[in-house]
Amino acid sequence: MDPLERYRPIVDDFEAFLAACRRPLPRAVRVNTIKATVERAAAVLEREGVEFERRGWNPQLFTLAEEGPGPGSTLASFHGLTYGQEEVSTVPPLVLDPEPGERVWDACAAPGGKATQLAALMDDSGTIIANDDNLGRLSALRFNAERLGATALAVTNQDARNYSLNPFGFDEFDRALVDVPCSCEGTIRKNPDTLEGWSMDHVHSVSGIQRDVLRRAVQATREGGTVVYSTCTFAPEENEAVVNEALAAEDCRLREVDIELEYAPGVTEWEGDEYDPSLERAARIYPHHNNTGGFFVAKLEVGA
Ligand SMILES: C[S@@+](CC[C@H](N)C(=O)[O-])C[C@H]1O[C@@H](n2cnc3c(N)ncnc32)[C@H](O)[C@@H]1O
Repeated sequence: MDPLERYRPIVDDFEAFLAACRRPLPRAVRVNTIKATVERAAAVLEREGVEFERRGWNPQLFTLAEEGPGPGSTLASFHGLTYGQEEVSTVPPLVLDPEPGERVWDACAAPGGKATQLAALMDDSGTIIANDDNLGRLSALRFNAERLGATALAVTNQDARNYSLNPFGFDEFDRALVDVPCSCEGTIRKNPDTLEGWSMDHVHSVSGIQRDVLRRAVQATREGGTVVYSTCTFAPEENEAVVNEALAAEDCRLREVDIELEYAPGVTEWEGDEYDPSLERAARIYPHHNNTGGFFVAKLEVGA
């Protein structure tokens, strides 16, 4: 059975959802505002003859025409004025909404699309600890940070489940981004093979890592600070169930996700399990809603 069939009971207009999942994903770039204004990046792309469209909900995003160079093959990309990033993957940093000068933990950061976006949102000031347990992927992150001129990033190579803050001389973060490894169902438009090898065993095993990383992030964030949890999958076992456990075990609560894209609320019941009713405040972004990939985003506030 197609694993996506599991979601027939919870996805609105399921046939439109399936049809959207089968269409190729529009290619997108984010303007790197550390190095260029939106107008300057647009002018450089136009001079190169690259056709693109602006996305109204996020002025820093352009979708590229189907024909023509890919997001990583333009001069604008080479010079770090733009970064090839799936449109929907720009949502979690926007929801985290960091301020310049803050201390931010990106728990699972490689290859660095969201970490460099955080740096841009913070005017490249403050400290962003970009952590990942995969050294090879961290090399890509370092390369991207250098190309984009993101100097506020400090890179660490730890298992986020038992992360130690001590090397940095501070005890807590103001904000944390928890963009965990997942079963990647929502990337099917970009990688049509992504569901090959899909199994419930994998969903359950990855959800164990997700739970531990999210709980560590809540513990490492100051009272009143914000944690954003995100995945690119539709599976409630990796989304609402993970956040539900953090809500039960840690001192935190859910806040509404505030973005201008259309989305469905998080589910509060799934295959006989019931979740905290506040999970309706999470966002399920489906491919048929905005012609994007799929994502899940939840925003938690730590403490009272
Ligand atoms: C969805 S990807 C992150 C994408 C990244 N946030 C970005 O925007 O470019 C998940 C990452 O989690 C990392 N990872 C998996 N298990 C981890 C763990 N226990 N601790 C830290 N990182 C982990 C993987 O190596 C992978 O790079």
